[in-house]
Amino acid sequence: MTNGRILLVDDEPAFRQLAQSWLSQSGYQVETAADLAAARLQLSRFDADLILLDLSLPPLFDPQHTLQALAEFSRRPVIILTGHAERQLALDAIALGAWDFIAKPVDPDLLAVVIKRALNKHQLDTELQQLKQQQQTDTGLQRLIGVSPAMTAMRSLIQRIAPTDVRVLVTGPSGTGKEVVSRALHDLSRRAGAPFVSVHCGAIPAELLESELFGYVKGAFTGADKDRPGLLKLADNGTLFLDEIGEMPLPMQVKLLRVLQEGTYFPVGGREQHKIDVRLISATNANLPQLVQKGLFREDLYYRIKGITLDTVALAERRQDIPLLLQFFLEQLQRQHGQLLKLDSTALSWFLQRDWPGNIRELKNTLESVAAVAQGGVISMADISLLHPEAVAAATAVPEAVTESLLLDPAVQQLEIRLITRAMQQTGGNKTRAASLLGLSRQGLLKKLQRYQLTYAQMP
Ligand SMILES: Nc1ncnc2c1ncn2[C@@H]1O[C@H](COP(=O)(O)OP(=O)(O)OP(=O)(O)O)[C@@H](O)[C@H]1O
Repeated sequence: MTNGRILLVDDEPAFRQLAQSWLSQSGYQVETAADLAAARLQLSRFDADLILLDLSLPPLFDPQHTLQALAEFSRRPVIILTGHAERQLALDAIALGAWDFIAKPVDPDLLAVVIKRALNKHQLDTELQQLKQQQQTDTGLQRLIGVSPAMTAMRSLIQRIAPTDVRVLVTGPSGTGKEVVSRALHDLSRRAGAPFVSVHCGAIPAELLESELFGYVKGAFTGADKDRPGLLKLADNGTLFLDEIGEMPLPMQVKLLRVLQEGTYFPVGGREQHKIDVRLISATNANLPQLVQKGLFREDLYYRIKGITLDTVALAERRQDIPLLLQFFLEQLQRQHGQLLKLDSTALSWFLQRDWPGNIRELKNTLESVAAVAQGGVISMADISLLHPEAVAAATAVPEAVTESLLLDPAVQQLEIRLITRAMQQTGGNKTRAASLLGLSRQGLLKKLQRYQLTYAQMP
């Protein structure tokens, strides 16, 4: 096994030979090149982890010329080899992205230390990058658990709508995942790098909502001792999520309407008009048309925010998602508690048979509370009945084989969705390459994309 691949670019044959021999003895795989053209050729077939680069190279022997080429190489660490007279140049090289420089004549021990540090740091950077990427993909669709037809259709709609700037209204009973859906829309949009700002319209007192949203200027009211930007400003270029929009007071609805029509607003007490570029996603568990009829919600605002409506469905209407959700939340709890956690078969059957009027939020909270009282990593009916005394009579055990098969099928489907999503994202939507990453035939991948109604635009 090699400690890493190094490309040495230097015009002196004797130095190339010597350095190659030192580095090979330290376990590196080394290729050499005498000038920039040869270096480019080497890199097309030898994927170096690090480059050692002399600045004075034929045919021009012009260090500035070599410096200009640095950007091409700096995806990997570049260590500059210099004569003493070139110190300033070496510093310029660092400013241009080189990792370090070493003066000639080169001390083999120093060279070894510098190379090792550079490679370690480079590896950490790469791993960090991968983790960030992974986290990004994990924040979108993959947090949306469920393989019921309702969830499959929702996932497919989210993928289609997310890249557009269309306004979305998410409706559905409390705790059914309206915020999770809204976040997925944001994560998959071109605004994903900008903030997702969530405002609970019912939780902020009416008289504060305007200054919270629009901000205020110094002197706008007692206590306003300096300018303060509002949540709208924080959401600029990103997504503004107005949760429970049905609870927004009527005077505020008028002001929001103006923002949506004109893309501008005035901070409280301010005369300067501010421009804003946000995508609006609203959510409600109220029946907005009914509120419009009762005069509690402005009809013009309703049509402005409506755009496309997505309905989240009560958990009782998609019971096949319960095992998966349980598994997902158990894994989260396991990570928090640092110990394995499982439901015994009677406890699992109790969870599967309940109606969950509070939907996913209730399921999650219940699981969390019984996990907190359970001992030894197994949640049993005894734990559940401590918190839900009515539970014992209702519980019936399901044979282990049945509970396992109940869990297995949806879990496999969810895993497939996850892996396919990741492969499609990694390959920029190229189905042939994604299929090969997944070890599937192209046809096999197409079938699965269709089955889960997953759509991905091919990137240019
Ligand atoms: N499909 C899902 N996959 C995983 N977790 C979910 C899903 N849907 C909801 N949850 C979880 O359930 C809880 C409630 O979800 P969320 O807050 O999105 O519901 P909501 O419909 O917006 O509720 P409310 O109307 O009360 O604001 C959250 O902890 C959320 O992470």
